[in-house]
Amino acid sequence: MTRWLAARSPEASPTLQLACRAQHFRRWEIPRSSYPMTRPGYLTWRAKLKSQAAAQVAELLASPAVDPPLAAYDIDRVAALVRKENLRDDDETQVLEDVACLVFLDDQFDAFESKPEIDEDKIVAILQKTWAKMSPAGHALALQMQLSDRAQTLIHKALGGESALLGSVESHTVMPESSNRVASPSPAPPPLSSPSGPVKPPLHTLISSHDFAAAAAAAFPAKTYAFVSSAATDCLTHRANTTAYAAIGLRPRVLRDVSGPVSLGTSMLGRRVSSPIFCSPTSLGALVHPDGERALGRACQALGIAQVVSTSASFPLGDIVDAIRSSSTPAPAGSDSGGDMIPVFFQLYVDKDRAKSERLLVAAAAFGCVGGVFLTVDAPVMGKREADERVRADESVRAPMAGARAGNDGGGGGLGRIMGQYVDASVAWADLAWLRRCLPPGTPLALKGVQTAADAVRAVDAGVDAIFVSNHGGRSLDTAPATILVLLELQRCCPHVFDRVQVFVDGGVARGTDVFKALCLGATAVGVGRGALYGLNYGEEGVRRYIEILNEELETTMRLCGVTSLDELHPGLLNTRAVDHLVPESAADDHPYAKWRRKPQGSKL
Ligand SMILES: Cc1cc2nc3c(=O)[nH]c(=O)nc-3n(C[C@H](O)[C@H](O)[C@H](O)COP(=O)(O)O)c2cc1C
Repeated sequence: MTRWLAARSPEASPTLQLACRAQHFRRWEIPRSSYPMTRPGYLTWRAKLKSQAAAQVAELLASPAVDPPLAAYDIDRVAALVRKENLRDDDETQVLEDVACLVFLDDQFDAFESKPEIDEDKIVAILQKTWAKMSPAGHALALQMQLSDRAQTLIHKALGGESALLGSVESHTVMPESSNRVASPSPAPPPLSSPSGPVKPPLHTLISSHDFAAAAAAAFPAKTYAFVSSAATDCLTHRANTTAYAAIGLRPRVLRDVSGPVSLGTSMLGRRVSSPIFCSPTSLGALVHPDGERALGRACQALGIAQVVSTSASFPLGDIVDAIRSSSTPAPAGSDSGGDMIPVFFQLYVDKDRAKSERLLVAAAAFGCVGGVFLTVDAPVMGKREADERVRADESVRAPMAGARAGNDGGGGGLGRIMGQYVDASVAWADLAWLRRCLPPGTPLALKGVQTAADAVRAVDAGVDAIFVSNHGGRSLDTAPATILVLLELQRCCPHVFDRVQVFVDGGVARGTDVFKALCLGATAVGVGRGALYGLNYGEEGVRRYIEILNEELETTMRLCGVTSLDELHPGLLNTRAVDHLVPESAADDHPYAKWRRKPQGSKL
């Protein structure tokens, strides 16, 4: 169960992990024979198993032997998952069901189907029911399993005529055993089908960012999904980015005539854009779609929103700019582009060979459409992303501007770690002067990855034009603060920053309400990283739909909060009490009460 859970949901929450392991808790206490061997008897037996396991597990988790104790709501959550409540509407319950079905197919199916009392019709019916309970992501994993010939035949029979259910068998295997060992890739699995494309629901059926994430989980090749979805070590910051948004409440105002149009237009570093949502820089876009950042660029252009192009993009900046320029779709009115191209921003990782970075910046300036440079400061070395390490990399993958290539070594196949080796970890505050000299005068400079009030103040004093609050989507340093909490820290400890520079933020933004909350706390614009890549799963059109959904949700949130203009947003529209205790009270570089300092080496203490 644990291995299949890691394959199905590498970032499963602790409660889901517990529920997964506890699912069949003391199952032997209620043998199947204690209920009639009929369908009603079977269903009653199964219901009894679930409720008994949930009750026993909850009792065990609440016992004083569990130290530190678990919160009551976590215990309730584990019990609800074990009871498989809300299978269709609760993503985590669905993951649990998928894992149970995958274990059945992988580990128990052959023995089960060879029992004399189980005839072929019966096993085919069981397979059909199993399949119906699984999500598209579960189907994708099942279709990539290495199954016995007999199992394959029966599955073909069970799914016969339902070709829409049969997904692609990618040229990789995602057996969880093999995913733990990079050095020995498993052979390609035998094809169960001859599909025409990956398992993907039609674009028009996706109506939320979560739908896009689920479609990506089902359709991306294992390595792509591991790379895009992964975060550092225990993924706590990655999750906190999202949960901190959820913990902040809204304080809607009513009877304010919100019938008029809502304008989302704003400006980023002096350039008009049609929405405060933009695409954060993400590397290796071609893993997701052959047109990678070029398709992203065309989508952003058509939407009138900003795209930040990564140094580690799959295409040189010139290719991306060409793709945008040759795109026929004019930028929308709200962007005030006057028919010109919306500027792209260039994200810089400083190369250990500084001359290479200098050449890149000169080339970027020569395109005449780069609206500013975002220096990434939260990844002097790459974070430890275990899901990415565990899946072998295709060594033909390249990042042309960085001159980086994928590889596999004793540590794994992590694309971030291996391809990020060109990044110069020696970059320090003093280097901002060097960077300024490399840029044409007047080019706006933003620092991406600011995570404390102390560094925000320092950045403003150093003369940057914008601060980008980011923790790399939780991919760098695990347990670093959720980004929306950093915005609160800035508001509490150095509010003057918001009057001096623009503040951008990203990390965990999945809903219009998240964007709204960040804007209320002083952000000028809000970036999406993984989300844009989940949209890119459907090419340019998918990115457009993804951003349009967020825009629509933001507009609805605004109206329901009684405002129709971004200028009307302010912190009073939020209730942050549930997280206020997590927000530092001072920008000082010390601890509020622990004043102890380590003694010099050699001292006895
Ligand atoms: C696949 C992937 C690649 C990324 N590559 C870069 C990069 O090259 N440069 C950079 O500054 N940030 C990079 N990031 C971080 C994003 O810019 C952004 O900060 C983060 O994804 C925001 O979190 P979210 O994914 O929850 O929206 C990357 C993120 C992802 C998911």
